[in-house]
Amino acid sequence: MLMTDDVTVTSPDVPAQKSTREIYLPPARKKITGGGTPHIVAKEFSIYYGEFEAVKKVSADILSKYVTAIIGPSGCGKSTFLRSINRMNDLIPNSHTTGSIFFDGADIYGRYTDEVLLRKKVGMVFQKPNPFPKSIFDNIAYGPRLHGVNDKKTLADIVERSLKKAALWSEVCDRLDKNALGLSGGQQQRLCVARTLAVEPEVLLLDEPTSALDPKATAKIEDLIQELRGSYTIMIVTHNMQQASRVSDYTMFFYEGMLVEHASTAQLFTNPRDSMTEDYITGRFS
Ligand SMILES: Nc1ncnc2c1ncn2[C@@H]1O[C@H](COP(=O)(O)OP(=O)(O)OP(=O)(O)O)[C@@H](O)[C@H]1O
Repeated sequence: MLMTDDVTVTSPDVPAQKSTREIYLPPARKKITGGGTPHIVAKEFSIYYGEFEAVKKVSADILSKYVTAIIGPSGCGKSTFLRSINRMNDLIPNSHTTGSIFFDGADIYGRYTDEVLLRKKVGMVFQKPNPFPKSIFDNIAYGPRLHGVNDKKTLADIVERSLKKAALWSEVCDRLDKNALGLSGGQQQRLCVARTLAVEPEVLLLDEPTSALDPKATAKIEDLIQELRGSYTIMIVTHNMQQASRVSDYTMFFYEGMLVEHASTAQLFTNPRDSMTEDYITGRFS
């Protein structure tokens, strides 16, 4: 049976094994004020590549200012679903959607949706850090300039504020004119978060943001997610279930394009409703 509180001791000298419940028990988190309303709402939402239905009739409410993790085996549609929220899939020829998905009540795939504005409000950070081959300053100022901000002092303020929010300011404030490609992988990823924050998004989509990072850099990104939680609606795709349980309030489990279970992270990892979720989180398949 899943999640027993039993502790197995194999010999007097061997420390007790942790039960699955202990391993996945979410840590205490700061209380969120003013969040919890549906920010992104999917209704019978499907995404196709040609004839292939990669995401199947998903209905879900993603709550504002909380962190939602998306987990599931490789190829189950996690990234496809995430990318649909700021219409990154539009760039893939032959892809189309059915059903609906709303952001702040507006149909993301509606005829009048301005994709540039949508991507400003719904920022994305990818698996591999992808800074522009420009100075640290110009990386962060890029988005605001694109949206018409040219005043030097305003840009300098935005750069400082964004780097501070991304917990990178103290490490780079004396070399803002240096090429961002000279930063470490972990610093580059926080720079990418800062670049996204610079245009004041409401939602952050993180697609396996730590899979290319070492454990120390991973811990910094996880700490950063906790800092940003409560100010932004955050969705994170991760293969690492311990990471999902550490950083998220809610978890969605996908399997073969279907949303099998969507619940509070504590419930999903300690008392899943669906036997498939149980099998996945206990490692019976991957
Ligand atoms: N551009 C594409 N063209 C055709 N099929 C695609 C395309 N991108 C993804 N797919 C298919 O859609 C399905 C879902 O892929 P997706 O990348 O969303 O899964 P995932 O759960 O994020 O996988 P992983 O964990 O391996 O990144 C897979 O079967 C994949 O092969």
